[in-house]
Amino acid sequence: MSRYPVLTALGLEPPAGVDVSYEELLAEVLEHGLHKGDRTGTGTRSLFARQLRYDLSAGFPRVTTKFVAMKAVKGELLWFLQGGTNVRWLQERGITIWDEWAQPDGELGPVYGAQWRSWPTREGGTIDQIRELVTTLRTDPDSRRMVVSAWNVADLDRMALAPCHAFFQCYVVQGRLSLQVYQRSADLFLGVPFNIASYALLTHMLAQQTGLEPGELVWTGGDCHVYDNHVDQVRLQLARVPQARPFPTLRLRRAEFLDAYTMEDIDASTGYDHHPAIKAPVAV
Ligand SMILES: Nc1nc(=O)c2c([nH]1)NC[C@@H]1CN(c3ccc(C(=O)N[C@@H](CCC(=O)O)C(=O)O)cc3)CN21
Ligand SMILES: O=c1ccn([C@H]2C[C@H](O)[C@@H](COP(=O)(O)O)O2)c(=O)[nH]1
Repeated sequence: MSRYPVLTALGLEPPAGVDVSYEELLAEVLEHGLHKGDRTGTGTRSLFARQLRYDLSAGFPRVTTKFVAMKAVKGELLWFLQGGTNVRWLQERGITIWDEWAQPDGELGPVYGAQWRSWPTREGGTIDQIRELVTTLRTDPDSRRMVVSAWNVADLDRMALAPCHAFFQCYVVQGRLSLQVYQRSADLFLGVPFNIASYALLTHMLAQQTGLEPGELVWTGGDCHVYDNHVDQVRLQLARVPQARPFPTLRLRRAEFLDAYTMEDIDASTGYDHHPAIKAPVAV
């Protein structure tokens, strides 16, 4: 059987050696997803529990069937890693992807950055999950407890949006660092290309900080949906699969710690041979 059965059934065969597993999932949800209402009132086609896997030594998974705005991906990840929860920092860098959810003062509440770097304890202190993760990767890489969670149940009602990529785990074997992320809710057209690139970049950074080689990125999605007002855009993107191109490579300049990387340290443009951007409205 083809590696891409849904695309194949649609007559959309990719060139040999080109990874279109993301596009296969888009096609599967478009063709076989069930109609489901959602919080935003937009309406979706949806399937539950799917997985994508990327060998990070084979290229950087920046989708090529449309332009993926790496500036926003980089900025958002650096903002998380620095503990940011206010959109002003992003806006100062020309990134607007979180604007719709912010308070007038720019605040989003205790979202990813707060939970990753300063998860509140019962005693009034905080836990730096990222610092602890790097320490464990260096000192006890066989550990099966290398988990970072943004899903702080007690804080959910103070967050502008409950975490979508709620939880990730690292795994080391034979000097290679792999990472699996659990995304409970996945906007396949707008959010997921960002999320895949973001966690691929995080895996590369963690590997660089700990002297490991990047292994595999495993993306696990819960409610995997295509919004009803993204269907035309998805059809346009899938029509490009027969001309899909290989992934680019990442260049990453080393920084002192995960929160010290700058935008200029990260470049995923080498060999990024992509199709044009496709605009779509974001469901708020
Ligand atoms: N419905 C929904 N989908 C999401 O993906 C999402 C949310 N809400 N809420 C929180 C964040 C914000 N995210 C977003 C928001 C907007 C874009 C977006 O509009 N992307 C455009 C261009 C972005 C740019 O150039 O800066 C794209 O074409 O990818 C992407 C991710 C991801 N998340
Ligand atoms: O990084 C992200 C953040 C958000 N999303 C999407 C997934 C859903 O379409 C919405 C969130 O709505 P909920 O009702 O809270 O599930 O945002 C994403 O794909 N990636």
